[in-house]
Amino acid sequence: GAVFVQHPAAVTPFSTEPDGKLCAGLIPSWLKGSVLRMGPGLFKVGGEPLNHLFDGQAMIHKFDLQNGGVTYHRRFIRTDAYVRAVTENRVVITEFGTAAYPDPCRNIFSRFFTYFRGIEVTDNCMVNIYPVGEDFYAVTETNFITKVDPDSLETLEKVDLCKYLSVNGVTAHPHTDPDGTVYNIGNCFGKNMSLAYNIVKIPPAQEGEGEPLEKSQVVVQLPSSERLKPSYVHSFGMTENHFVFVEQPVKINLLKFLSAWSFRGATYMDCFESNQSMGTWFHLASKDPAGYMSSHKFRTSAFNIFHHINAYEDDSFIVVDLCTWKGFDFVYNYLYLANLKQEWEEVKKAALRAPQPEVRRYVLPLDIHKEEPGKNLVSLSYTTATAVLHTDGTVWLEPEVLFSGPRLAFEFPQINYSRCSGKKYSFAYGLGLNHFIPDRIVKLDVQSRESRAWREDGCYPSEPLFVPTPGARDEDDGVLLSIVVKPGAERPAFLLLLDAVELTELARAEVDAVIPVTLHGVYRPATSDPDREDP
Ligand SMILES: CCCCCCCCCCCCCCCC(=O)OC/C=C(C)/C=C/C=C(C)/C=C/C1=C(C)CCCC1(C)C
Ligand SMILES: [Fe+2]
Repeated sequence: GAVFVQHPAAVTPFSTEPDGKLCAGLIPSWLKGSVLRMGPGLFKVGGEPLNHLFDGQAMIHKFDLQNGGVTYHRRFIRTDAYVRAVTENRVVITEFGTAAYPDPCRNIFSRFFTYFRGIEVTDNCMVNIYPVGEDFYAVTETNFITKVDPDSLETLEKVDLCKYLSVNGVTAHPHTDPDGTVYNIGNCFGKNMSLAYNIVKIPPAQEGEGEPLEKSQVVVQLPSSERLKPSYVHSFGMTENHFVFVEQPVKINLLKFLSAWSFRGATYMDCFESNQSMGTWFHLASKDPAGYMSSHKFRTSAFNIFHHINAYEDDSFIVVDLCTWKGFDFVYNYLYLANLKQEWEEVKKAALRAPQPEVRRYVLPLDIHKEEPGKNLVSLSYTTATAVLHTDGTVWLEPEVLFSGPRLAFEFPQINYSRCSGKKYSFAYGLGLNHFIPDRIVKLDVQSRESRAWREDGCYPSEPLFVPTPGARDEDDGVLLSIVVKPGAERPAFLLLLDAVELTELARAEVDAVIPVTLHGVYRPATSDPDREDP
């Protein structure tokens, strides 16, 4: 039967201040809209647990804010991966770290032919949700994206990007121009196994022009550092005039990928490996279709990169702020559920072995030709990041550290996107991961390097979404919205509203339901459209 949970969320008129006193909570009257978030929601199929944090079946969560009230709705997305798992009571489509379970009704020969037919790529869109024109898509990182109704949360359509674009998948973190143009990046395994990272562009919706996706095209092709081994890409940077792609030493071994699927028990996780010698490469390309692709070889030491915070141009430099994890060992190796669910002492031990997090600023000079080798080319007054031209023609980058704490990550970053994306900015907001456990919301001033945090005992927040106050003058004039889980509490989860200036609590809307982890999402302002049904 249908799994549709609708929880009226009681808005508690209380919030706890640091001194423990209770005070009235207040949801700003201008805050009318929905928080839409994605995450894994089903962690067991056919009695068997799923292995990895990214394996659970996609669940969409919605908090509607209106007239000071809040309601919570959620639903499983009817992906092929979900529908087939619940109908056949087994994992039918291999997930990130859990292999499909063989069909017990087939004999060994028909099983062989099933595998031989090829790869059945997952459509488990549990990572993010974003708008394209008027539509909303729930996504993972494969070629399948799923159109959903952001009001009813119904699943509308499975879309195969390969029908429109030459890509094997795209990231769950597109960029959007103010006119609605959407950009994204993905791996492309071309003919003869030639490899590239393709940057794609989806034009804004235009009346009578049909689906924006039908008009999408590849605008830039960036080469891969290694044949048969593209790097894993989770996000990219975009300034006013440039794309920034960071090629990390975490590689997808395509031969493993193509052969792994003929072996029982193989997963996407088995296709990754680390390149221990390449370090990390930065690529720059112009957004202008007639523009250039920088031929400079920007290099630095090895790190994992999942999330770009922001990138911008200043003078003749590109400033790139990143959430990094030092070293080439793949961070996803540490995100198996069995490890994350261990006792705290064990979780801590595992985090000691894993790459260490650091927020870093890299600065790439655009004018390089006339400079002498050995000299720092970065002349921006406010950063200690350096770029030095070596005699072999490479430009070696050293970062400035913007935030660092022992096993404390500033991750799942957000900014005042509509105002600051691609521009010089001051504030980043993020989820604080303490030995991989999300236990605080952090605001980072990337200019002063100061940070402050919201924390509460027994509370585990998620990525904080920034919503600006209408007509705001200051960059941080707005609120942060985060789903917080509080295991064991009478109401075990709440939507938290923080003042983005001070990171103080404005209000919380508690729900009497256990809410599983969510990864990414968007705030969708209410439209004045009279046809839009009120929740
Ligand atoms: C919010 C609570 C977090 C709890 C702890 C988290 C700690 C995390 C620290 C690391 C930083 C965070 C990174 C998060 C990234 C994320 O959300 O990742 C989800 C990514 C997924 C599900 C990727 C799926 C990719 C697939 C299925 C790719 C498939 C492919 C290949 C591997 C090669 C061939 C092409 C193809 C089919 C696209
Ligand atoms: Fe992400």
